[in-house]
Amino acid sequence: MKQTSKHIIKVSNLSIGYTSKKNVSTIASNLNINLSSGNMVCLLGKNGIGKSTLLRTLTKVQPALSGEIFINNIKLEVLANNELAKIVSLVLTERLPDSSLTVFELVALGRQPFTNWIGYLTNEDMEIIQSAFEKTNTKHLMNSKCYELSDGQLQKVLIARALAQNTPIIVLDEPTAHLDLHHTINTFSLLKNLASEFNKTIIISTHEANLAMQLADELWLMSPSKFISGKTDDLIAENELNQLFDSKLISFNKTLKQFTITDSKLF
Ligand SMILES: Nc1ncnc2c1ncn2[C@@H]1O[C@H](COP(=O)(O)OP(=O)(O)OP(=O)(O)O)[C@@H](O)[C@H]1O
Repeated sequence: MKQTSKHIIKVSNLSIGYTSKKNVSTIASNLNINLSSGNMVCLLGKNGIGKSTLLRTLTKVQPALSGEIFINNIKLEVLANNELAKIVSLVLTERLPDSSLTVFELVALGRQPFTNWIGYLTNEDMEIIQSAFEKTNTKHLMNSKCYELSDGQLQKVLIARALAQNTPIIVLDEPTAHLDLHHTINTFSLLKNLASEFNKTIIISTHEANLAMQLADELWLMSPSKFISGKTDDLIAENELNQLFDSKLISFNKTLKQFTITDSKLF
């Protein structure tokens, strides 16, 4: 079913969660999103609030409990997986199972939705792969085995694979979970650049709330009481950041645009 809209992602009245034989466990409901392309979004919320569940639902890894999701104006339910793979790439943080794939082979796998059944790479595929290595500054790792990479290197290589997939939307679940401050900022800057320079729509779940404040065009905020999406500056102006954490411990400082400790006398 088609619905014409300028939004690359449109979500209406979505409920997310898990169903088993015995019961339905709703993790969050009444989720509404209108996202335009070329934006970097940070999805924020406490541990266990449902960020991964939402990202998995938006990428069709698991079904929605109810509500509607449109990607590029197409209802997610009717998008075949190989068509979805041409629109959305997903970057997860889990370490890869030990395999003897080289970095080049892993990144080249990003072309799978576009190659024929024997996976023959055309000149155009090779150019896209080269460009993915260049944008992520990982060309020097091309011949390494994946199991030889550090967490930070692997993270960049996984982003390179998503770039090789050349989708307008890239979804990343906690991409900087194992990285130091330098590599965290480096990864966020790369993702921001992909959005602003190359018009990619980047959706990142993260616990780097203060970095998100500085870099995200949009925020999706998950708290037990509600889900809210919108432009970072609008949400700051509307005092929406205060609901994210326990206010006895963490407050949002509007002037600094940062989360700070509420009462330093606590320590
Ligand atoms: N396969 C599953 N079946 C049932 N419940 C699940 C399943 N996976 C996750 N959950 C539950 O869904 C809730 C949300 O989990 P989710 O992983 O989406 O949170 P999160 O916000 O990504 O957390 P974190 O920041 O700790 O990674 C949790 O209560 C979790 O226990």
